[in-house]
Amino acid sequence: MTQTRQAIASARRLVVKVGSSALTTAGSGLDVARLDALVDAIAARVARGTQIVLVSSGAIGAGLAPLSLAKRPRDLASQQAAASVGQLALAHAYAESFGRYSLTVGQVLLTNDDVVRRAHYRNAQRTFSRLLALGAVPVVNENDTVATEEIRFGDNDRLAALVAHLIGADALVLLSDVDGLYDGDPRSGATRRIAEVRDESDVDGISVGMSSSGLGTGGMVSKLAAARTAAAAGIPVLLAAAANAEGALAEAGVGTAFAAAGTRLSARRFWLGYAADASGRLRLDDGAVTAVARRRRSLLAAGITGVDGDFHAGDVVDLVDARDRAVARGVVAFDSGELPELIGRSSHELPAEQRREVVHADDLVPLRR
Ligand SMILES: Nc1ncnc2c1ncn2[C@@H]1O[C@H](COP(=O)(O)OP(=O)(O)O)[C@@H](O)[C@H]1O
Ligand SMILES: N[C@@H](CCC(=O)OP(=O)(O)O)C(=O)O
Repeated sequence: MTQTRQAIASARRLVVKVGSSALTTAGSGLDVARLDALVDAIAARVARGTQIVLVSSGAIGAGLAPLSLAKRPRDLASQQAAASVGQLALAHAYAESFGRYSLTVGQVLLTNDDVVRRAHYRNAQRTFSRLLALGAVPVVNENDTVATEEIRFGDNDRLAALVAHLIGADALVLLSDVDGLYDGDPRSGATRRIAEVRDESDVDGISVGMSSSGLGTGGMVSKLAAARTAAAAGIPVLLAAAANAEGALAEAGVGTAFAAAGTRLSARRFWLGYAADASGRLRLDDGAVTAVARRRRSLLAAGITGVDGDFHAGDVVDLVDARDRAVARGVVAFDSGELPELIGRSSHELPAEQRREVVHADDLVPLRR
């Protein structure tokens, strides 16, 4: 057994995330038998002394049948209506199911702001910590009924990774309808499961696709992003089938295990790189990409080829390469309106008052890709 799997199997504090496709079916809504099997596995782990926070999707899926909706609606208002009905069904089912083990559940519905804004973050931290101290199992979902398009997480894999950091979890377990990460979309023929992801080279070149069930939102793309986020926070991740929650939670011997990054980011740098919302983007030439992403240098105006968005000095921006891939994030030192006349120019060509880094190295976090 690898060190990563051992760390997951022996974690004292664990976030378990279960996806819509593992709990709901398009026609008939919430599948209580599958939910009970998941709860059996979680209760067994709690009985071993592990504190568990469950991040559960499935509100929208569970709300479809009661509202006579044949499939997941596309518009936000109908999704919110379905989530409103489905979240109640979901909470009720968890309370009943954990009740079989005399375990109490607490519902925590979060919006993006609760995790991204620092003051709200501490508030959420206190709630989780008290629920766990009192022996309850927090059941988390996005507060879909109030979240608008602009402020949504939209994907619970990311929410689970941020909650794992927030509660200081020792590991994150993502349970889905697929039993791990494959080297290509498993629907497209012969593909092989990747058992261990030690670093980025293990996932280089693999093709990841979207959800197959039409119920989940992010597909494998969002699971990989969540695994990177958790890894940056020093948290190992297991991706496994919800149908085998028992195997995943008891021994961590199944699925795909993602090793945590060697060096854990400080809370501020984690927030900057992975939690904060970006207000704009700076496009970088190849030299600047190497300087900021590999050499950890400050970003100078000379290496910027374009500016997108409307932002102020002090805001967080994405730094993207020529192919539009985010390579780093940082706090920008200029307003977006000031930058167009500075970019592409060397420092000695700039007026003295503007001769400073556009993003200082101390305010910049290279992203794991
Ligand atoms: N490389 C890949 N490895 C595994 N699954 C993949 C891959 N590419 C795409 N997928 C799809 O991603 C789906 C899981 O995502 P999703 O349905 O959003 O899950 P959940 O509802 O659990 O969040 C799988 O059922 C699978 O069809
Ligand atoms: N908050 C939404 C789920 C969003 C989501 O990320 O779904 P999934 O990809 O199934 O984990 C719901 O409860 O329906």
